[in-house]
Order: sequence, then structure tokens, then C-alpha cells
Amino acid sequence: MSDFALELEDITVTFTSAHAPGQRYNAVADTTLRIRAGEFVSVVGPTGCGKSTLLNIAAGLLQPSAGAVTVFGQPLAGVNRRAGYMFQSDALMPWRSAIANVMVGLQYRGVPDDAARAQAQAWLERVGLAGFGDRYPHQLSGGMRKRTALAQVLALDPDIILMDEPFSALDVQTRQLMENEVLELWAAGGGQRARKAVLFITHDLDEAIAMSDRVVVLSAGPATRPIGEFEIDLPRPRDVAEVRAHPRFIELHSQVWAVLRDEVLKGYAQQLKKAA
Ligand SMILES: Nc1ncnc2c1ncn2[C@@H]1O[C@H](COP(=O)(O)OP(=O)(O)OP(=O)(O)O)[C@@H](O)[C@H]1O
Repeated sequence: MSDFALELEDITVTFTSAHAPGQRYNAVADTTLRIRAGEFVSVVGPTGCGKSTLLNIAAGLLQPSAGAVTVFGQPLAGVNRRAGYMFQSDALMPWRSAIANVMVGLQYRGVPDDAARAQAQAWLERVGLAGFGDRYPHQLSGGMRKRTALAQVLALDPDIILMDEPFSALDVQTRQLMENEVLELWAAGGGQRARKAVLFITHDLDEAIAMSDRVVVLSAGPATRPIGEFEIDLPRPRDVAEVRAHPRFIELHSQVWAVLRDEVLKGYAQQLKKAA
């Protein structure tokens, strides 16, 4: 079996320009990104550079214009069924209670209702929402909705978790609590099974370093590609707030920032140009 949970090889993604339909736009160019089974990898890059596009490729929601995607050694065809996703915005169904939201994926897989309810309840407990199963999304705080979404993903026991800035809408304290919880759940693995591979998209360098085994830096678009890769050799378990004071964290931060800084400035200038 392949050592890699996910391999994106020589990926190029070409879009038709939204402003000028005749024009083609290379969002991502010749990008190779491999994630080992059980590895936590963050991808950082300036705004609009193509991070979500890469995640959508990994999820099988978008076909690359060139290149190949391999999941545990098998070419990916259609949606990536070994992966669970957590996006920036809530994907909870407002008309379903928290437990019913966690149950839905299990039911869709054919798990009988009673078993699905028991598994969903166990996951709600693991994410700290034991007594909140009957609440509807609008009755939950932002952090609780994120916990529900996390339970929803983990209940399906995916081998790969794809996260696209999942905590960016949360206040700093809630965000750090959630980051620590994700790390704990990830470190504990999926019950009998091995640790999950995580592809985590963020524009927050501190978050990327605090959480990951490896940080990949993307260039500003167009034709985004990886321009730096850093092994994060900080000890685990980590507390995302405390680890920021670690001398090695500070050292890694300045090394990654040295690569990222110019790209952020380029990305920012491009956003201004687009808005003009
Ligand atoms: N379906 C599409 N059609 C045309 N252009 C697209 C499409 N999806 C994304 N793009 C363009 O591709 C580029 C990369 O977008 P993407 O959303 O992947 O960037 P990002 O790094 O995730 O952005 P952000 O940091 O703002 O979340 C952007 O210029 C975007 O406008």
C-alpha cells in the first residue's frame, strides 16, 4: 500500500476568467503536494492564491485541467470518498437538530437510525456537546456549530480530513480551544484505526505552524505553486497558545514568513487591482 494518503501530482487548474469570458486564467500551475497517512499538513498562501482550489481538487469536487490525484495509491475518480470536509462556512442543515445533523451522513451510508443516533451521540460527547443534541443550529454558538460540524465529519471516520479555514469566523479564544480539540482528536486517531491525514488550508501562519507536521507555502496567483516547505519539528502534544512562545516556533515563524511575506504583498496588490 502507498505511504501516501493523498498525492496531487503536477496539478494545473485553468479557469475561464469571470471578467472576460474569452480569457483563460491559470489558478494553479504544476503543483505537486503529497500527504502521508496520518500526517497533518497545512497549506498557507496569500488571499485568492488558489488554496481552496487545491482543496477542491483533493476532494474530487473539481477536476484538474492537467495532472493526477491519487488516494492511497488509487487514482481518484469522482468525489473522494476516503475524505471528510470542513469548510469555512457552516454546512449544518438549519432544520435539523445537532444530533440529526451528525446522524445524516451515517444514515446516508445505510446505518440504521438507532445505531446512527448512538454513534452521533458518542461523537457529540467527544466534542463536548453531550447535552446539546436536541438544539438547532441557530440555538448554538459559532464554536458549538463548529464542534457539531467536526462531529459530523469524524462520525464518518474518514482516512483524510480536508479543512478549509474552518475556524476563521471564530473569536480568538474559541478558535484556540477548537484548534487544541482538533489536535487532541487527531492525535487520538479514529478509535481502532490509525491517525487521519489532514490537509488544512489557512492564511494564518501561526495556526499553520502550531498545528502541523509540515507547512507548505504557495506563491501569489496567477499560476500558484508551492515555493517553500517546512517540517515543523515542535514537540507534541502541543497547546496552540503556549507553543507560540517556544523558541523553535519563533525561529520557524521567521523562516516561513521570509518566504511568505513577498507573496502576501503581491496577493494584496492583486486584490486591490481587481477591486479597482
Ligand atoms: N470556478 C471558478 N471560476 C473562475 N475563477 C475561479 C473559480 N474558482 C476560483 N477562481 C479563481 O481562482 C483563484 C484562486 O481562488 P481560491 O478560492 O482557490 O483562492 P484562495 O487562496 O482559497 O482564496 P482565499 O484566501 O480568499 O480563501 C482566484 O483568483 C479565484 O477568483
